[in-house]
Amino acid sequence: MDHKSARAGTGHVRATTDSDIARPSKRSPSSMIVIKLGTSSIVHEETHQPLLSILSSVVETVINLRRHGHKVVLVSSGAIGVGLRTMDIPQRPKSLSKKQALSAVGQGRLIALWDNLFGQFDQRIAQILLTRGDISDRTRYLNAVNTLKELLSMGVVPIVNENDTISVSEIKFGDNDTLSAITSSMIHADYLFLLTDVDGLYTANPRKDPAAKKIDIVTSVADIRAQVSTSTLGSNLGTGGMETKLIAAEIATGAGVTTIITSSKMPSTIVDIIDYYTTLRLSSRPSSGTSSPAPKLQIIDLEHVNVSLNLRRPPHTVFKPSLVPVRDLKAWTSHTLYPAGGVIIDSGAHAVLSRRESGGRLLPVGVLGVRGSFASGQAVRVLIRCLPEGVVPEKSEKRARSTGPDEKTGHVYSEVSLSRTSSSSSLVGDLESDTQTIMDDDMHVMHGSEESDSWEVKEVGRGLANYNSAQISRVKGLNSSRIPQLLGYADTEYVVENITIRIPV
Ligand SMILES: Nc1ncnc2c1ncn2[C@@H]1O[C@H](COP(=O)(O)OP(=O)(O)O)[C@@H](O)[C@H]1O
Ligand SMILES: N[C@@H](CCC(=O)OP(=O)(O)O)C(=O)O
Repeated sequence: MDHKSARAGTGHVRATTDSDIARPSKRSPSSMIVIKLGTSSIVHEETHQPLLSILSSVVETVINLRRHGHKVVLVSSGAIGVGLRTMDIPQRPKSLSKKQALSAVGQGRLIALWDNLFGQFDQRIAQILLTRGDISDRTRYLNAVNTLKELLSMGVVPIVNENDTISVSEIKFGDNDTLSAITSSMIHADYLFLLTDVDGLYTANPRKDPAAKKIDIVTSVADIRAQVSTSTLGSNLGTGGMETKLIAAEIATGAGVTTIITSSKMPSTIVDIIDYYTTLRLSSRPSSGTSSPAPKLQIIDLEHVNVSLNLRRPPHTVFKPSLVPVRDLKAWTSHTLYPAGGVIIDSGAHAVLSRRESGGRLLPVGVLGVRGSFASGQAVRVLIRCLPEGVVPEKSEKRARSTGPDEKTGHVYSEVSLSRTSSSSSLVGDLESDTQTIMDDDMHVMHGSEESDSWEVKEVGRGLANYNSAQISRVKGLNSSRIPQLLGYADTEYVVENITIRIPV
């Protein structure tokens, strides 16, 4: 589609315009739309009875969108919720095996319900149950993409859920917000709609704080985090509350998908929102016969455009998609794969990798150390060192590196000492200890192990390793010309490729 190639762009940065919002019907006849429906919109919070009016309206909306030429994928939660009612269990259980069993009971009924409702319109559906493990292998991932695309081209509505019954922590998405974001990235969707029981992102949980204000437009998920509170959960049945929706928005907008949070109470709002952005975009185009370019409107000025047009703004929060989307292999590496270990880079490498022209490739000279063990081809975290609060280095990173890596022990930092500004206790930061077990997927700041408060490392991105952990450890800090000599071969001069830096310098 023309707007997609424009967004992929030539690499130069331009002002954000309303055209950065995905373009539906009028200009691009077929938009790719992913709609995610949370448990709170599928079953009643207390009785667990299916919310038939919402489900029917979602079906009518999907049928309507399809009539207008759009392609739609539904990500439907609710298996556990439906299972609770089927088995007459009052509370969502805590134990994993019970939740898995309930999901197995509920998923069949849930998909039967969707099939029944869509069947009223002779609309065919397909059930797709995924785990992160299923798509961690590149070939299986591409198969899943192909199947989704094939179903869409056959006019089928795929209905996706996590395969809870076999999901354990290492292979699970954990919540359907993340799954819907990865799904929308897989199929290069134009829109991701996160339908829930509130009509957008608020400054705080509106269930708890009546003074909370709705946020209409988010241009940076990272920035908005500092301005909102998402720490409290919503319904008894939902997973993750607003926090997982922000994570999903970050993944999806990074892949170029306009992400919208809105209420499931009136699913037809989806059509209103698409029309709203279509009209805003069209209104900013030059009138025919004019040679002047379209005005470069900041997204923040959208409401001003709307003031002159006098359009009703349907209630929602929109997250602006990235101007330079991360897609395909890089998106897969960053969000889909479970990282097997980590590579610690120096500040120079971090600065270079933060620039797009770097191509996302890391030379061994920028590597300070390795965490965990991984094989060539596996996904790794890209980590930077950071000092715990109140600790200052006695020697600089440069000095430490000038000691060179000890090829026997692999310890680079054995001579670096740290001291606390508040106390004189000297701590030895040994980044290479085999005893470090820090790879908890949910932790973004990790501690060294020998002295739990000596060094911290922080994840700034992810990439694919070209060599295994032991090999990278051997060549770290060195010029890539040393690779053949030290490893006996050199497939490539880069130790990690396809790096996406999520936290730039
Ligand atoms: N800052 C916030 N803005 C809006 N909702 C919030 C916020 N913080 C927490 N929430 C809660 O998040 C809930 C939606 O998440 P969740 O219950 O997981 O829904 P779903 O089942 O639809 O995924 C809302 O009901 C609301 O109570
Ligand atoms: N896969 C689970 C839903 C997990 C989930 O993320 O739920 P929700 O936060 O309600 O979207 C189920 O079908 O019950």
